[in-house]
Amino acid sequence: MDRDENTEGVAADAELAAEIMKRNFRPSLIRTEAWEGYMFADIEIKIKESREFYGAVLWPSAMVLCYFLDTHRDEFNLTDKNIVELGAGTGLVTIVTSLLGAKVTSTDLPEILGNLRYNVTRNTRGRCRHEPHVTELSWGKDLEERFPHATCHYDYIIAADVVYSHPYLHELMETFIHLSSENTVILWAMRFRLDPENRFVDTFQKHFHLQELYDLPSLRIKLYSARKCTPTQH
Ligand SMILES: C[S@@+](CC[C@H](N)C(=O)[O-])C[C@H]1O[C@@H](n2cnc3c(N)ncnc32)[C@H](O)[C@@H]1O
Repeated sequence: MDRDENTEGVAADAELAAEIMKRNFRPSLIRTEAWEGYMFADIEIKIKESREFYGAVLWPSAMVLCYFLDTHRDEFNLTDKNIVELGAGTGLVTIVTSLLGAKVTSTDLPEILGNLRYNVTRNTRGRCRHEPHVTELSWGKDLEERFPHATCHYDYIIAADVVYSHPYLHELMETFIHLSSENTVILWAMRFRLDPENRFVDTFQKHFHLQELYDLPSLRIKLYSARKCTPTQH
């Protein structure tokens, strides 16, 4: 790559990152109300965060994933598609995918579900083709009992910022593998912080074909799509 191309690439990254982060964020003007507004799927989505838990805070990867889905509606038509979200946090991605017509199962740890359910209900009630379902999914735990292969078929698994230095990376991988079938597409926005993220991507590629949809170095975020490798492709 020559210097001009590199300069163009850096400028394009900065422009897209700024558009995703600024265009869609509307700080609440009434400070007594504990929510922030985000513009996706043609409406303002009101998100309440809770400082008590990591997962009840909105992370930039969620905005990147929402922006991508909102601006690629033809290529990724979500109408009536079955989606499961892992580590849904505040629920922004669940809300946007539900507003775009999908049947969404929104999951996280038990302590996150109260705030998640509040945001999801507040923003989707009466506005969606399919009411989203919020439920516990602790990675690696009771997967076949709670999400049996025979009945749970997902068109998409979506996840934003679920890979970082936590002790459940093996269980997270197991969960991706358990929930995906041959036709499932994983859409996964990932913020790179330390080495464990890189190692997770390497291991992930042993099980899934990975395609990079966005690379935003200024945010240290990549957006991937992935499909399970069939046995002969290993
Ligand atoms: C960095 S936050 C990202 C939240 C949200 N996806 C976003 O981008 O705003 C990581 C999420 O993973 C969830 N999480 C962490 N460990 C988990 C586990 N063992 N099982 C299920 N969810 C987990 C957290 O509760 C949190 O919602």
